[in-house]
Amino acid sequence: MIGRVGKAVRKSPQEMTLVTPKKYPLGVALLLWLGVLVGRLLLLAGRHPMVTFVLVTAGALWFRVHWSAAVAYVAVLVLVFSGWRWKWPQAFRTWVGVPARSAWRREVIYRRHWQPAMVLSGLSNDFGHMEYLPVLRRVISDNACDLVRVSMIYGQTPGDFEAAAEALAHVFKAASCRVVVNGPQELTLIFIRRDVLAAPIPALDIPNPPNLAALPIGHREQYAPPTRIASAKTLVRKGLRRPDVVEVGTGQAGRSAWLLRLIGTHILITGATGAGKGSVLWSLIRSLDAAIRARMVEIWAIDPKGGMELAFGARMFARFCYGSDREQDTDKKRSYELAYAEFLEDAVTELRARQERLRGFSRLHVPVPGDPLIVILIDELASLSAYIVDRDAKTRIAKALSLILSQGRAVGVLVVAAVQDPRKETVPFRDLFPTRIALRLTDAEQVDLVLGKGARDRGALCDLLPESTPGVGYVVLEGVREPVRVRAGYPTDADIREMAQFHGTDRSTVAFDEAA
Ligand SMILES: Nc1ncnc2c1ncn2[C@@H]1O[C@H](COP(=O)(O)OP(=O)(O)OP(=O)(O)O)[C@@H](O)[C@H]1O
Repeated sequence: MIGRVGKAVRKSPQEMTLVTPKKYPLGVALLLWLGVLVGRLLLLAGRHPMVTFVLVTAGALWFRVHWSAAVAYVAVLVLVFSGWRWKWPQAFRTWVGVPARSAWRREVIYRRHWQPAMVLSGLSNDFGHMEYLPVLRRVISDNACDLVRVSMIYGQTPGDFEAAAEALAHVFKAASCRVVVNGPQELTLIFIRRDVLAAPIPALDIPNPPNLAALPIGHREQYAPPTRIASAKTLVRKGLRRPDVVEVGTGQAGRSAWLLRLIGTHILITGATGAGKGSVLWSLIRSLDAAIRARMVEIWAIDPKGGMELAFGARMFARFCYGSDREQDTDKKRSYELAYAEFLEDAVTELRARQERLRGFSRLHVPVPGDPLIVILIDELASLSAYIVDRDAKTRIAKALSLILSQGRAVGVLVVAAVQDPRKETVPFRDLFPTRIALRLTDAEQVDLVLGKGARDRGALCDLLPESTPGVGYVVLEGVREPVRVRAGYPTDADIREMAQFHGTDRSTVAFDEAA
């Protein structure tokens, strides 16, 4: 389908074959202009039958009865709608607020500026003497964003819109613009006017029982049902509304729960210093609280930053090992590193034992009380790879880690690691982590290293995330082409202490300072 012709433009005097007002006498040109105006008004009236009905009725009362009848009629309507809004705000938003706002913004913001916006952003194309524009279809406006459905013209790809997204955001005065592909030749431009993840999210409720395939970590942006946009009315009518998703069109910010799969995967959390990696780690630990108590999950934690990040919740860990990567005394540093190696080799021993046990019986370990899922939690992975000084420890750690990362998923020995610098020189095992989370990063190239090729072009602007919103990042979700923006909940030190106090102390903690 070819996009609608926006306007025939003159390319050069010789090429111009299309009608221009100059060729007509003034009277005919005026008549033509009037015809177009009336046509547009009729189209507008047809698009908004309710508004047309109210205006026509008020006009009829004014001219046929008395002006006071028209004023009374409008006053009654205002009263009825105010009452509706006061008593049933959600229904009012769905049936009146959002449709009215959508219609207004479609006509006043988008239709009015559509042609110059498309032309100047390089999204129009010439064919013959005609200029073709992408077609503006439906607009749904919420208080946080506008979803603008667009049909592309022949030869266009979503990449063209992604390249123009920043320019479009400026044209339509939005904070940012995302591109979501709906299907062949059709996409949705999401113009975000208000950041729904701007405010910190307090620690989430502890799920009990937890679903290890969908652990609540925080919130994610969700501006539309995954495949197509539909108004709240349509969703209600078709019974499509999902209770866990707040769709655009309900008048509330478009966000839903950010659920993370743990079982069957390894997770890498990347982010510059202060990006909020700790909050992702602690939100994950918090979501596992009930499973740890039920002895279905064991956390083996390594904190090479002197225990600063994880020591608060040491009671929750089956094994806890900490050391300081800033240690000046080389012998002491070596002893830490050898202990990390031993720690990981113990996990390998467990992995081997499980392989023996499960061989021929099952291809996937199912955690049960007493035969738990082992989660190896590493706060700064680079301290176990790039920053190691002891050669022997380095080789042993690399061997153990690559073995766990390549064979651990099936037998329930998983790694969850945080790292500041995601480059291969720092984390040679990066590609062995199937699940990756990118928080604020220091430069644009790092985004594709973490989330995969083209992720930044598709909207994962991790390098542009402000320092003022720690815990915000992007993830790539199964079946969703565009990276999704997320924010982790923030368990405070008090939340962590409160959670940890109910756990036992029968763990093995290697406190190197004491050992030394
Ligand atoms: N999800 C969040 N919501 C709100 N504030 C947060 C969140 N996560 C972290 N913060 C704030 O940001 C600060 C830095 O966070 P955090 O220590 O987790 O960063 P980090 O990525 O682990 O940094 P580093 O690598 O230097 O340890 C925290 O002290 C906290 O005040």
